[in-house]
Amino acid sequence: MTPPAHQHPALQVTRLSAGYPGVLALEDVELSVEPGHLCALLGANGSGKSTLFAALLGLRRPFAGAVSIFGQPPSKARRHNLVSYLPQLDAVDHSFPLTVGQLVMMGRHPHQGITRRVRAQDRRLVEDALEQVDLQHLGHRTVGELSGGQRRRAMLARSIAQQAPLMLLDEPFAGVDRTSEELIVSVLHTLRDAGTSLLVSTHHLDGVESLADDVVLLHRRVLASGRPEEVLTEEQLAQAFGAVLASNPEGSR
Ligand SMILES: Nc1ncnc2c1ncn2[C@@H]1O[C@H](COP(=O)(O)OP(=O)(O)OP(=O)(O)O)[C@@H](O)[C@H]1O
Repeated sequence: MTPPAHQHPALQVTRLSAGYPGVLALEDVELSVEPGHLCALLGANGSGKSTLFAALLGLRRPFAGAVSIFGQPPSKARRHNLVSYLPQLDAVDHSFPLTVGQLVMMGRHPHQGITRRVRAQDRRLVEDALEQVDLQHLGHRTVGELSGGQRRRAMLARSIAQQAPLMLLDEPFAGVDRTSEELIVSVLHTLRDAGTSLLVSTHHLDGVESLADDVVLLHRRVLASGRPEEVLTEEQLAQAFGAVLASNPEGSR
């Protein structure tokens, strides 16, 4: 389904509180991602980034507040393939004997209906996605045979093949080497420049300015949001990262 152009933000989160029994992981979170923008969600470990993604996808019911994806609630947005999701590294079991090509084809499932009939277009889009992440030569390998950076790129290719207009990426740079990181940044910029909206979580500080159009600084609440140069001030980063930053001023890579 093509999103209605410019009628709604790609993502709008309003006064969202969420968490677990006895844990308020997110409190009164407000954020939006404009169509065609790449927004970085920046926060230390435990700041609530993964909980936010779960709430955005409708996988964790909020205590309060609302999520809207191109004007739709999360469950409807997922049904209409308006949103894709790259989970955190440790949320994925790579011991399953799946080839890279099969993994990326999973991105096409929302387009294939219950019969999962693979059409020529699906194969072409899987090949395109593999090429974008420079894995076109590894489609027949099993995912378990890949390096950490290659696995992350294969997962990204799955999201790309899904062709959703909003992409949620939870720590796409975790566990990747510098070469894979540069490639992933370049792929994300190409997607953004083609009109895709992206929310990308990271706890890496360096490089955020050149990665993102907008930054949201999260620490249970939104501490700051806006253009990178407005948000990435020493004072605000100290609030979000506290001790981590003081002990490693170059960031937490
Ligand atoms: N299943 C759970 N049950 C109880 N508390 C949880 C659960 N998952 C996360 N939390 C708590 O919720 C808070 C936010 O965690 P969350 O995983 O969303 O943060 P994060 O920014 O994604 O961190 P990380 O990058 O380390 O995963 C933390 O205090 C965490 O301990």
